[in-house]
Amino acid sequence: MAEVRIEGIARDYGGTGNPAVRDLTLDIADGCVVTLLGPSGCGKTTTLRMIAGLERPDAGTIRVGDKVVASAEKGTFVPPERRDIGMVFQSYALWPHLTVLENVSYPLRMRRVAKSEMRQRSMKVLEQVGLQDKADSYPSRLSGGQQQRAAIARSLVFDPQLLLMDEPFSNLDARLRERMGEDLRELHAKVGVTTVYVTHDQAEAMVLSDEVVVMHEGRILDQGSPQKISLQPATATVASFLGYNTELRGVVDEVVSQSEDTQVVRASGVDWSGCCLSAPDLVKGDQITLAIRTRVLTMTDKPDESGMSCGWLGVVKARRSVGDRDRVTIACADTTFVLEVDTTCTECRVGTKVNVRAAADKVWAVRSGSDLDGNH
Ligand SMILES: Nc1ncnc2c1ncn2[C@@H]1O[C@H](COP(=O)(O)OP(=O)(O)OP(=O)(O)O)[C@@H](O)[C@H]1O
Repeated sequence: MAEVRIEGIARDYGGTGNPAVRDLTLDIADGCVVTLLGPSGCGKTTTLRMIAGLERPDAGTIRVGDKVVASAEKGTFVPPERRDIGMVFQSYALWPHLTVLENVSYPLRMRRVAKSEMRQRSMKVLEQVGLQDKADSYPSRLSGGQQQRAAIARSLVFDPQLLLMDEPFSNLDARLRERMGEDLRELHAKVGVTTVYVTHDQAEAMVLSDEVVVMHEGRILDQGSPQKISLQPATATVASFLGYNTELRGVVDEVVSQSEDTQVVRASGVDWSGCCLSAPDLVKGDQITLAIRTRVLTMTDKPDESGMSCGWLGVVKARRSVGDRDRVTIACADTTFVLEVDTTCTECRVGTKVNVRAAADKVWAVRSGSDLDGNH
């Protein structure tokens, strides 16, 4: 196992001036699962390939444990086969003419490990991924999930100091993907290998990771525990990628209360005022973008007695049945919210004026324009 330290790496394929990865700095603690999360093309795979040694950084340094494996400035470059790194990709890449056991043993054979030890270590790791019964089967006899387990076993059999995984479950159906994610977490608890995982699927990232790193256009925009990333995204781009509504803008009128990593502020916008919501370290006059998860909103006629909520007056624009619930589209201030309601909801008729509200601790605001800060 090893920690990984990445300092200021960049990669510009073909020197276009529009790098796939730019000035990226990241520390990965020993024994952690860190996920690079972001939309297609944001530079996740390029980052992983640079750690693996499949791509040379144009700038910066990568350390695995206490060894510098790449330094553009010093001209250091350790080839992949000498980095002691296990890799699992989307395609299972098993040899079709070898049995599962032979596939899994392959890295040990390359390292000239004695036959009896090779078998014992391969069987142990096959057991860890739950494939001991398939040792003598050929890959074509295995399901997609089983093939990927065999690929994971092969990547772990030589006790690598680091495991890299690039969308390993994206060829599997959604249900199986979820189970594989949970199984991987369990496997990690047994094996403990430092793991860097790449995905564009936020649910997968949240289940698997000790830490999530959100990338956008080759940079890191946010970094933290799954809980921190989901509840307190650092920028509007991160919030929008995570499925928040980020269309309402406003300004901080007053800081109401403060605690360690969050505060409650009163804010207003063009068509709304007096909203209390949670925010990071902001002061009066700061421009903000609201990050709202529609599921925290409710419709209500009652006045807000606590004064500690935020809400907007809206009009029901559309209503549509989605099985046992109805979906209503409500135009509020500068945005529309789509809420799911009970089919019996009487105030949800098209044209009705409604109040949409959430408690102050359920709505998060970020400083407008914070995406321009880039890596932080
Ligand atoms: N070998 C290459 N040559 C030229 N450009 C490349 C190469 N590989 C990736 N790119 C470009 O670099 C950018 C980042 O790609 P990368 O594959 O790292 O992103 P990603 O976040 O992993 O995306 P995806 O989830 O689609 O794999 C993209 O614009 C891509 O087109």
